[in-house]
Amino acid sequence: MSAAHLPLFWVVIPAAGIGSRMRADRPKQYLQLAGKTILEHTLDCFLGHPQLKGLVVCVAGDDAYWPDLACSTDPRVHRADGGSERADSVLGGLRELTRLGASDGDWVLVHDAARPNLAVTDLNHLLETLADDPVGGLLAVPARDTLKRADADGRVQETVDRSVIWQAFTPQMFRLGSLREALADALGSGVAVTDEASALEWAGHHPRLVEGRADNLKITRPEDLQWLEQRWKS
Ligand SMILES: Nc1ccn([C@@H]2O[C@H](COP(=O)(O)OP(=O)(O)OP(=O)(O)O)[C@@H](O)[C@H]2O)c(=O)n1
Ligand SMILES: C[C@](O)(CO)[C@H](O)COP(=O)(O)O
Repeated sequence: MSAAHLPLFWVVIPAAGIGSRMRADRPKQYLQLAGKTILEHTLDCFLGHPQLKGLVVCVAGDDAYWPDLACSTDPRVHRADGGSERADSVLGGLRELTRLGASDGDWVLVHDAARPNLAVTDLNHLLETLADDPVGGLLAVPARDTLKRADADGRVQETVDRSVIWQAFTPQMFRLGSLREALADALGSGVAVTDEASALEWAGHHPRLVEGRADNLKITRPEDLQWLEQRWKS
């Protein structure tokens, strides 16, 4: 099915983390998966989309790996300096989009470099669902397991009602101006922002949850990469 009916969009890829939980010899976004780096797989999903306007990759100032990737010379791909936290990196990427001439009313999708298994069907479902949404939203997965709230000692305090609990994934899709300002305001107020939606929530909005595939996982620990390697081999 053609994608021409879907909205045009920009992308920001936070890729400036060190991957400490991965315990690898390099930042996890540069680990190999099926012959390419995790970051290259992540970018491929967007670089192959006809509605992409441009893409900013936020990398650490001392990142020596990025210039070696072929995609770093793609004219649609731009580099921005990452920051100390993921949210700082994202804000730097949003400000770079504005510098590049993106309009405040343009859609921007923020997607973790560490999520290389995003399905194009999920990307298109997100774009179609939110094309006319007044706020924006995110790919997410309803909780599947029984969930417990614990105390500091790891003792169960209660079983949470999982019918209203979702896991937030990425891409997260918002208008450039509202996301950039909400993120800047939240960070300026010392609010802990672990995803883009929480900045919009802090600003009083209610982003839409768009159900996606559970295998759009974030490569966080060694077993995550092992699982995906096996999955892609089969
Ligand atoms: N200062 C930071 C921290 C993280 N990220 C990016 O945000 C995404 C999700 O973060 P996470 O999975 O936590 O990556 P790391 O911070 O690298 O992992 P860790 O917490 O294990 O160090 C990753 O693509 C990571 O590169 C970023 O751009 N800037
Ligand atoms: C943005 C995110 O992937 C949504 O689940 C998550 O918040 C990133 O958290 P991290 O600790 O920076 O990996």
